Formats: sequence, structure tokens, C-alpha cells
Amino acid sequence: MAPPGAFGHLSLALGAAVAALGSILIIAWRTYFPGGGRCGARWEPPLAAGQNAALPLAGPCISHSAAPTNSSPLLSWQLDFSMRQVLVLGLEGAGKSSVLHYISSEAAKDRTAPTQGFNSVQVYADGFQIDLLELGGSQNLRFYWNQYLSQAHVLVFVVDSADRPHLPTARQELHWLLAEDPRLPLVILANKQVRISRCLAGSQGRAHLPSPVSRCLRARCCNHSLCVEEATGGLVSLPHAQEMGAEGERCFLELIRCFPKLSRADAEEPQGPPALVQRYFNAFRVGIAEGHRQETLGRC
Ligand SMILES: Nc1nc2c(ncn2[C@@H]2O[C@H](COP(=O)(O)OP(=O)(O)OP(=O)(O)O)[C@@H](O)[C@H]2O)c(=O)[nH]1
Ligand SMILES: [Mg+2]
Repeated sequence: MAPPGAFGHLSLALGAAVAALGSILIIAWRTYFPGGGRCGARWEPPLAAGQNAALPLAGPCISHSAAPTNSSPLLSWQLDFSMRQVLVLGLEGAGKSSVLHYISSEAAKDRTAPTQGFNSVQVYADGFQIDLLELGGSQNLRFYWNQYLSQAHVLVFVVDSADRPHLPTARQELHWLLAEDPRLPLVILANKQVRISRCLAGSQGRAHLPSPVSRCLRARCCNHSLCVEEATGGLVSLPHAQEMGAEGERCFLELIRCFPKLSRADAEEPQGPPALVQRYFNAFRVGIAEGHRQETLGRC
């Protein structure tokens, strides 16, 4: 039998280890999901080229929802309408970080570094919490995208509308994501349109662009079940992520608030989300086809 002194040292050491582990977990949790204020954000530090930050574990996203543990993710989400987990994806340089930055700081940022891992932003508005998680869009990070789909309530797919050569790749990546989760509500942000319209002559060019944000606002999407889709075809147009403006931001958050409720609540309906997603999907196809028709795009 070991002397009591040895037990004393052992339990002291164990206690210290448990306390240290607990502190680390709490610090990690608070860092990833900081509370308080209108916004919380976790920005990765600028990294040296080629250095990869660890992606967040899938765990914190799901445990962050106020869901009962014995129900399915879909059911638990339906019980909690006060928060949304939004996955923000898109090819590298599409403008994901810029959108997040605007939403979290209400200020434009001239330059953003490529995301080597992830960025997350929490927005609180009217008792509503929206968690946005951006995963970097470079090819090596796209490999991990699908692992985050099951925790997301909405997928926001950001497209660089002016990057014509990469539109087919963007579409293919989106198709793969939708094939993995056909019910996932989808918002496509057609970003960088200012760059397109600068290259096109006046109204002729603008006629081809997706519906403007103002149209979405006029539709007051949260009050009518299908008006989001009717008004915008699922394609939300942000003229410029860096100049999103209060209107654009409000529209975006409104969409996030109402959109998944419409789709996921009807998840079992045969004409529900899959049909809707198909329409968004088609809208994206049309958007891309129009991009191809605009020969001037190639000179942007
Ligand atoms: N002209 C223009 N430039 C933009 C717009 N949005 C973002 N940018 C610029 O495009 C570049 C890439 O933007 P990011 O927000 O870093 O793109 P990202 O999608 O986060 O890219 P990754 O993190 O690499 O996946 C930055 O230099 C931005 O300043 C826009 O609407 N118009
Ligand atoms: Mg980024």
C-alpha cells in the first residue's frame, strides 16, 4: 500500500491536470464562439504562404445549437428558430472573407488575405443569432468542405461573377455539395458585379445581371413563404462585398433568417426543398450561361 503522502501528490497532480484541461477547453470555446455584443468574430492570424491552420472540428458547431441530444439534427433545428449556422463557401478569391468582414465590422476592408483555414463570425440581431463559418476556397481546403454540410442550416455560396474562366469550376463544386445534401437551403451570392458592369456598356450589361439587392428588400422575404425564390431566383446579388452597405447586409441577414425556415420546415414535402434547390441550381446555371454569353467578360 502506498503511503498517504504519495496519494496526496497524485491527487494534487490529477486535480491540476483536470483544471488545466478545463481552462484550455473553455478558452478554446470562447475563442471560437465569443459571446456578447452585436458581433463576435474569430479571424485567423495572417499566415505565411503554404502554412495551413487547423480547420475547426465539426463538433463545436452541432453542440453549439440548443438542440436536445436525443433528436435528429433536423428535428432539433426545427425546435430552435432563434439561431442559424451558416456555412460560407466558394472558390478562392470569391469574396467570402470580405462579406464576413463587412458583416462583423460594418466596414469595408481593402485587402484580405486568402483564408488558409477558417474564419467565423457571430451576429446577433433582434434576439437572433447567426453563426457564419467561412472555409478557405483553395483546392486543398475544398476537400474538407463536405464535412461541414451536416451541421449547416444554410449554405451561402459566394461566386466571383467576373471570374469567367472559373465559373464552371464554381458550378461543379456547388453541384458536388448539393449532391451530398440536396435539402440544404442555398443562397448564392453573385459577388464582384461592379467589375462586370464596368466592362459592359450601360443598361445592356446590367440587364444580364442577377436581381439587385433592392429587389430582394422590396419582396420582404420573411413575410411571404416563397417570395425569396420568386423575387431573386435564389441568386442574391451583392454588387460589391466591400461596399455591401447597410441595405445589403440587412437583406443578407433577413434571407438567412427566413430562408431555411421555409425549406427545412417542409423537408418531408415532395415539392419541398429538393424542388426549390433545383430551381436555385437552375438559376445558378442560367447565371453562368449568361456569363458565357457576355463576351466582354473575357476582357475584364
Ligand atoms: N472588385 C471587388 N473585389 C472584391 C470584392 N469582394 C472581395 N474583393 C477582393 O477580392 C479579393 C479576395 O477576397 P476574399 O474575401 O479574401 O476572398 P475569399 O473568398 O475569402 O478567398 P479565400 O479565403 O482565398 O477562399 C480581395 O482582394 C478582396 O479585396 C468585390 O465585390 N469587388
Ligand atoms: Mg477568405
